[in-house]
Amino acid sequence: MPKFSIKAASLQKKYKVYFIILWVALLLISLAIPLVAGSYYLRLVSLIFIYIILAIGYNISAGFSGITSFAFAAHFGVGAYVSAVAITAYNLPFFVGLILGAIAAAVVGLLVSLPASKVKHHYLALISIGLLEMAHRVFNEWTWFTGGSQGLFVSNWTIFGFSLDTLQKYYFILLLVVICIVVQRNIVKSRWGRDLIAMTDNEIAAAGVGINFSKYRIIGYFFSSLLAGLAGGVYASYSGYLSPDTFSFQFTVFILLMVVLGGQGTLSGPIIGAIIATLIPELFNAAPDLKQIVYGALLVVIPQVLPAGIAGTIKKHFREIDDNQYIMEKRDKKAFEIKQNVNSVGTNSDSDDILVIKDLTKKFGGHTAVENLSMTIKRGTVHSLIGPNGAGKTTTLNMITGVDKPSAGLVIFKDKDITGKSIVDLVRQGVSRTFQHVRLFNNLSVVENVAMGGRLFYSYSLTDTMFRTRKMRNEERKSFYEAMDYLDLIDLGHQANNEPESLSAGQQKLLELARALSMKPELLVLDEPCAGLSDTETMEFSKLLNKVREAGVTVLMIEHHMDLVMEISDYITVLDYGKKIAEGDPASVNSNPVVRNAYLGEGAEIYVTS
Ligand SMILES: Nc1ncnc2c1ncn2[C@@H]1O[C@H](COP(=O)(O)OP(=O)(O)OP(=O)(O)O)[C@@H](O)[C@H]1O
Repeated sequence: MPKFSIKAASLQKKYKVYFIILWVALLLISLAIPLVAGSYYLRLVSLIFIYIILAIGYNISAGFSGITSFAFAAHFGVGAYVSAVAITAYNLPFFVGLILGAIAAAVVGLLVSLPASKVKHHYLALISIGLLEMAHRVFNEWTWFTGGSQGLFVSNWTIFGFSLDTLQKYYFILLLVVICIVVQRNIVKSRWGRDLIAMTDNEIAAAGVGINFSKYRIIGYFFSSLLAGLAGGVYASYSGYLSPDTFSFQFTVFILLMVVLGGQGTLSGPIIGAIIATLIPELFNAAPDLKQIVYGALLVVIPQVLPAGIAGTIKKHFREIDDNQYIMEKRDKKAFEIKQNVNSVGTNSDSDDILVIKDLTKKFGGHTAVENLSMTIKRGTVHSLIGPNGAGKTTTLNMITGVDKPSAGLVIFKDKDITGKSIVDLVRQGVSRTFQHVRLFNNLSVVENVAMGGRLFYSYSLTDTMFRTRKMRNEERKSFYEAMDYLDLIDLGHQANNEPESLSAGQQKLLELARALSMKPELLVLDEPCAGLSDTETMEFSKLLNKVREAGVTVLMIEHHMDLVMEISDYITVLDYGKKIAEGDPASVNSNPVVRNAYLGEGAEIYVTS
């Protein structure tokens, strides 16, 4: 293993120990607070704990799922009222009230996320503002349920017949917070967490590794509103009184501030944010009206001076500890062959023709980008698609891989009609691709980017994730070892822990290729894989492509490096103005006058053999 990795691994271990000490110290301090704090401060810290649960909920939505919602005060309020009414009016046990409150908030969350999964981001924000306004009205006007503007008194907090005092309530809430922090951590450090980060980073690339991001958004928002409802339920019983004014837009500003200030998309951000934002009003006891002005001002200033929030900024300096725990461990370095890693399970067709397209057409408004294109790709070959700029090559690949829907025509893959199927469907059937403009997940490390390709082969469940079962840890370890093998293949093993943005343009292209390969495709679709590669990297790429072909993977490729195309292709199709103008083996295409004319004008050669 290169020295860099060893150094990174030892740093990871060192930082990890520091962070474990820090977490244990925080827990001990939290346990000891009641010994020194009076009842006022005990209540204040309990409130901070409740807000930490709420902020974790909002962080899963805004930080990890990329959903900016202004409705969290409403989810918190729904959880609070439903739980309070269940306990007070229906005499249900405290735990039942808590669960009902959380579920009610999550169901309201579905009302926001279901339409939002179909519309663009800013519409979701609008929908959430509408919901907040509605909820506020309901809390105020639905008097028989909420007590209206008079508020609602909540019965004393009892568990199994025992009425809890302030101290017992404190420890109960602390226990809930610890559970929420551990669950958040376990989810984020798993395939689910990486999926959420990936889809927030780049939706098309996320779909390209098989993530159904609409579904994920709905599930992510469901969980976050569930946590907000849980926090609301605890708040109701803790405070003993609910007023509709608590769940206003101002409270939403407070929730936003907690997460933005702490650092959205980080694990400790909600904790830091909840502590600071709850303590701010303590500074303004003499002039409470100033509190809202300070919150607003902080929301304006923080994104500009500290865009990653406090935890995000600290995290940048300790990046090594944050991920890739499995590559810290010693790996058995064995010879790695793409061949052994090709997925033949999905191969249910004996046909030599892996992909057939018939009369494929794509119109953008009045412009026909591809017209009546038919071609056949033979299994196990490298098939290149060439043509001048704007000829319709990328559009063709987009239709084949489910990024664009064809206006007419058929796409048959392994004897099955896949016309118009989504990219997520095709990935599962054995098609993977790279993009003309590289699409990486910049908030994941280099090795995690490759591991994203292997996500198709995970089988551990959400329950495995929450409890970090042996099954989960084994699958994660296997996946990261394999991702490292792919990185070694493209000579980027020593960069495993780095951010993709720190790589050169050529290395980023290779990384995207490694990710596509780790999906073990039967058909690998490459859009200008050598754009940005140096001459040496292009030569390495050509060797790699030969290994891919030897492994039995079929390659469909757009490429402008004609020497590479002529050297490596088994077959070439040439497009011009959206139509096929020639096809054949490299020699016949190279000598075809129509092709030469299309490329460089009458009499020119597109490739001169040396
Ligand atoms: N989403 C779109 N909306 C409108 N027109 C589009 C769209 N995508 C592509 N086109 C047009 O379709 C034509 C074919 O574009 P395409 O990107 O497929 O060409 P290409 O052969 O891949 O070109 P290049 O080699 O420059 O990438 C171009 O005229 C382009 O402007």
